[in-house]
Amino acid sequence: MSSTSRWLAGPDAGDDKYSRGVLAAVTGSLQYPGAATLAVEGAWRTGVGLVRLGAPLRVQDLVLGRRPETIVSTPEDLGRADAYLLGSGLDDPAEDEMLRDTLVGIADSGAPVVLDAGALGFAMRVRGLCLVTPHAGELARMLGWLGRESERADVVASPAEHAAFAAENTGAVVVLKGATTHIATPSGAVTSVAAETNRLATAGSGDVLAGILGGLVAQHAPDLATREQLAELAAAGVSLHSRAAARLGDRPLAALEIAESVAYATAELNGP
Ligand SMILES: NC(=O)C1=CN([C@@H]2O[C@H](COP(=O)(O)OP(=O)(O)OC[C@H]3O[C@@H](n4cnc5c(N)ncnc54)[C@H](OP(=O)(O)O)[C@@H]3O)[C@@H](O)[C@H]2O)[C@@H](O)CC1
Ligand SMILES: Nc1ncnc2c1ncn2[C@@H]1O[C@H](COP(=O)(O)OP(=O)(O)O)[C@@H](O)[C@H]1O
Repeated sequence: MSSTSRWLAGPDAGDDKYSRGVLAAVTGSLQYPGAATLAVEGAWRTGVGLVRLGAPLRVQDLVLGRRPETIVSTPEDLGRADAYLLGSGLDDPAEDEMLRDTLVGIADSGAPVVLDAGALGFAMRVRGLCLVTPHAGELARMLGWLGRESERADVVASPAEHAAFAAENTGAVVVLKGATTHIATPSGAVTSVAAETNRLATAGSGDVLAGILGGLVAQHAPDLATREQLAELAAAGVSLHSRAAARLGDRPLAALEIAESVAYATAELNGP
């Protein structure tokens, strides 16, 4: 079994929806409602057992219209999960005290967490395993919080080094997105995954990736012990995202199509 397909294996006869992993996502907002649909669709298509979504009512309705399998609630009433995805399409949680308290509670819970977009600021708070998924602009912002003032151009000029600095200084595994995605562990190791297609560069594509990573982390939460394993899982997720787009051919893509394609890409990467 390759290091990618290890993380993409399907269920066996003893499995049920709970043993296949429960992901709870706090994604989407009134400002960016669509990000929740993109992330939730990406997560379901990895084969996770159950996806819960905590979001405003309008966002819940949009996600249910697309994926009625999802169990929806407000963020405060999310319930138990094996892993959490926080942030894609989220307004700044600093503006919303109740949301911030909910995210702090999740960060303190010890469960593995994937942080994207508006929740990247929680990286230092997460007690369990933590994966963060910034693009270059977001990583520059994170580095500023860590006391290393940086511009997006600095990150683009030496992405692996900046990703490793952020990983070492937050304790999180950093997935720095781009045409080549650099995955850094706090010990300083960096794995780079070149995208199979530049068609991935479209709005919402990163939200789909966050959902994929959340889905995979939830499925493997019981056997994820180290940051090195988490980085290997992340590399598998990045490859899956890339294959999902590439298998659709060299044509313009919308992010939801990439999410839909993830299930078929899983089958391709797992081989015959
Ligand atoms: N359908 C949905 O719901 C979607 C929701 N989404 C959600 O939106 C939220 C914000 O995410 P975001 O990545 O767009 O914003 P932000 O982190 O500020 O980074 C901006 C970066 O872009 C660049 N940049 C800015 N303006 C530019 C310009 N005119 N032309 C070129 N470059 C420009 C800028 O670079 P800079 O200007 O700093 O050099 C910086 O690097 C987030 O929650 C996400 O999940 C998205 O996924 C989309 C689909
Ligand atoms: N030129 C490119 N070629 C291939 N993949 C890219 C390119 N630019 C961005 N990507 C990928 O597309 C996704 C964009 O994510 P992100 O920047 O968060 O956008 P959004 O917030 O719109 O979802 C990431 O997975 C990134 O690795």
